Amino acid sequence: MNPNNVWKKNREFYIGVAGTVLEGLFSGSLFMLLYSVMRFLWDGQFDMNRVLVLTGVIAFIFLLRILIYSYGYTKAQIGGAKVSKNIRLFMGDHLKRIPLSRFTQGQTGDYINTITSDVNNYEKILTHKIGDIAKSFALSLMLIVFVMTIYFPAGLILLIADLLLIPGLWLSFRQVAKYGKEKNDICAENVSSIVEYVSGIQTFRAYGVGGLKNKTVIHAMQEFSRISFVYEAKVLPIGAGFGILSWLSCPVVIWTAYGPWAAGTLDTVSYLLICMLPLFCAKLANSIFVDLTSYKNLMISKNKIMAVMKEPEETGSMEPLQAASHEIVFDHVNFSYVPGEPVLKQASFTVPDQKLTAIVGDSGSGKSTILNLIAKYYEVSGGTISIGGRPINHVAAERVLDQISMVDQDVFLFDDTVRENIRHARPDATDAEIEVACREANCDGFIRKMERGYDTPIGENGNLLSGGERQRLSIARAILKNSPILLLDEATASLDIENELAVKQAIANLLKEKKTVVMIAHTLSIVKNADQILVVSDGRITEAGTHEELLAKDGKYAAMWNAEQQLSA
Ligand SMILES: Nc1ncnc2c1ncn2[C@@H]1O[C@H](COP(=O)(O)OP(=O)(O)OP(=O)(O)O)[C@@H](O)[C@H]1O
Repeated sequence: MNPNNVWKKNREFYIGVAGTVLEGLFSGSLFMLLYSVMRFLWDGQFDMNRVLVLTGVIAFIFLLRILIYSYGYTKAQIGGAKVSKNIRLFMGDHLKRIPLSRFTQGQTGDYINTITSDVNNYEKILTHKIGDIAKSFALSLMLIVFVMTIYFPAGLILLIADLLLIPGLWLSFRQVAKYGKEKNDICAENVSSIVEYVSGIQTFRAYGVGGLKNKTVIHAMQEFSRISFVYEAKVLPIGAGFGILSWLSCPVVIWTAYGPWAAGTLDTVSYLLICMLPLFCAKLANSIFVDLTSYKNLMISKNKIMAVMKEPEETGSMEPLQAASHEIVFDHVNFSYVPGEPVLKQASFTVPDQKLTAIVGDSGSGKSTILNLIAKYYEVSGGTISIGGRPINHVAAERVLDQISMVDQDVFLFDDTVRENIRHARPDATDAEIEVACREANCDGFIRKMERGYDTPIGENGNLLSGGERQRLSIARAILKNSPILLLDEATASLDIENELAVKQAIANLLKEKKTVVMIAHTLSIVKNADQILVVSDGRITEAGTHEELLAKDGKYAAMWNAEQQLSA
């Protein structure tokens, strides 16, 4: 979808605005009615017939206003909701293509805030603000012209009072641009800290830092209330100043029109009315001031949405990655998450097609980073990664991931049934295929023991399951996907013996099929039979070979092996 089309206002929106304006003009016409009543009264021509006609007209206008208002309001809501739906759909699609590195640079809160609160704000502009502003402007203009037809100088004073909106809004817009933007940024930080707090609630509680003791959340909240106060404190005096000046139009009109009334050139009824109308006009001008200031503030949200929409997407061909083999080659690959802090340094190695390559090394040496780069979660900073001889920097991440199944330590599960969670790996899989994959992954047993078997909901991020069960579901997904490349972060260390055995058996079943496997091993006994073992040390591949070759080398791998043997002895 073209981003420009996303903002396109629809028919419902225009009907909504037209309805609001029309309803406003009908409410203004009551002043004209009042004027003629006063005139009839003054001239002694007010009788029962006129009372009946008048009440009939008032009732009719009232009914018309209600009908127009309800119709316009409903249309505006529908129109606004349609636009915000399009924006959200576009953003959802766009976020899918934004490089993952952006999500790790503290942007998550910003994205959540933009897709929820900023889009809501923009919807508010469409459903309320534009209509209200147009209505107030149209009504003001109508009343000013009406007053001008009665006594021109009085209308001119009201017009000048309205023109004071220009400097008033200029001043308030400057403050909104400065503090409104800061307020919106702090709001995004607030969202980040709240998301972190809610997702980590278990850990926070375990360490007694929940509730009031969570400094990050408290700080974010305090910052938000501070900026909200500053924002109001900066904008309010300008609004108050404008309010005083616009209300001054009332005595000025009364004084100005007094002369002609005293001289008899302005009749009493007209004088009375033009003494009353400035009150209403000043109220309208103040509404315009408040609404336009809040419109400007809400437009910050539109700018934020546009900024996210403009964020560059991952490049690369969407053509399927058709490779004869699935040999993976790292050729002098450099990579850093944070500029200036290299994680992989000139890493070069080959993962042979349909063979098992294990990666071992110290914690933080860059093992998971290698898997992340093969899956194209991140772009390399230098060098090339190729699959089957094809450099993946020219291939879209989605197409690379088509070739890959990943089983890692952080299993993400959706708040859905067991069956649908597994089906994510291959949406067109039949129920029977899902069950076969689960049997292979050693999870059929525990699934069938659940209350509704495969149709049991597993809660948000699968929190109704144990760590080992989650791991096995993720292995079932990999088996179901049956892709030619398998990336595996072996993580059985935190599991109890029973779960560890079940997961190891599931992994063994997963490895039965001939695939190109890259496996991070935290215990060396599991990699003994690998076709190749890579030792990573401080972002470099320092050793490569089979178990026997590396033992013969008597280097880091041999030292790690000996240490593990002593521990298990
Ligand atoms: N998203 C990230 N942003 C910034 N730095 C990161 C990120 N992920 C990892 N790092 C850093 O990159 C380095 C390598 O991390 P990586 O996860 O690849 O190590 P590892 O060898 O897999 O460690 P472990 O065995 O403990 O899982 C570490 O210093 C880590 O702090």
